[in-house]
Amino acid sequence: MPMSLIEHFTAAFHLPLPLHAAPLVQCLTNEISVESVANALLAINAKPVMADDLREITGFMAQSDAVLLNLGHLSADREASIRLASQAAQAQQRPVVIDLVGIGASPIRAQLGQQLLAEKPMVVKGNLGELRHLVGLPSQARGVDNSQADSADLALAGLAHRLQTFAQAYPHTVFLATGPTDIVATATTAWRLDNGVAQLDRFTGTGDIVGALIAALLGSGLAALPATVLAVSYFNRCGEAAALLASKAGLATFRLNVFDQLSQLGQDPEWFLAVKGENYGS
Ligand SMILES: Nc1ncnc2c1ncn2[C@@H]1O[C@H](COP(=O)(O)OP(=O)(O)O)[C@@H](O)[C@H]1O
Ligand SMILES: Cc1ncsc1CCOP(=O)(O)O
Ligand SMILES: [Mg+2]
Repeated sequence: MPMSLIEHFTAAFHLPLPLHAAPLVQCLTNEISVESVANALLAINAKPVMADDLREITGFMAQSDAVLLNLGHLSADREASIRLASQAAQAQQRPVVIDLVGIGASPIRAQLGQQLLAEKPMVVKGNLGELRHLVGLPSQARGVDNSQADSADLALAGLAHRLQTFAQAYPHTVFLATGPTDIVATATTAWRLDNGVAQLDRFTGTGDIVGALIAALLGSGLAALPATVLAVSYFNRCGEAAALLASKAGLATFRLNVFDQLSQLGQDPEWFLAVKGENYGS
């Protein structure tokens, strides 16, 4: 009988949240969600620093425990900073999370994302549409959001398989595709994760926040696969708890409840018992 998701990642699910040791996460991210990303990191007791000036990259890198490189709002200067941060992180052996925001809608982002892969990031993420683009699968996604068609079971299985094949060339990297169901894949395994609520697709920055949470967990010393599974599962369970609290309220209230839950849900020692998912091999 194959191990369940909770059994397989039990050590990660028992990691105290909010974190005891406050990892410093250097974030080169987009202006649309930068404040949400910073506050989500603080909510789990990580320490964000949003520093993307070319002259500061290596100095902050030396002080950081992990790095988030988010392609959501590029400029020539931002691209230069992201490239330098990726090289500096590799040189200083800092864990890196790349968020491939909008690569399906922009050849500039797609090319940059592809080139960043060569510097051995620990985690490369995006939504289903963005990761489908990365591995050469068609998608009806528009802009930076998912399309419904990409989350059908057959499409999910196809993406999981293609990501595992793609990952053969990147054995150091975990790939995460988010959506109504999430796919986590490496060169040797693939999992589907089935938590969360539809409202998580209704306020901007939720994928950006997941990328930051992964970086914080990497900075706490967790390996890439458990860090990715834990970050997505915890965030989505926060979304579920927030939806229960705001069943009649609007999206602004739901969003605030998600942030409340980020700092509170981990105090329930059994928060992870409702985590759902399975291995694609099983
Ligand atoms: N319809 C949905 N049902 C449940 N969870 C969702 C849904 N849409 C997104 N999520 C969750 O919200 C987070 C952000 O995912 P997504 O919206 O795909 O990223 P992005 O904001 O980058 O497009 C992920 O943890 C994902 O599992
Ligand atoms: C709307 C938008 N435009 C460029 S970045 C961004 C935010 C994207 O955040 P997420 O990928 O978490 O939805
Ligand atoms: Mg995104």
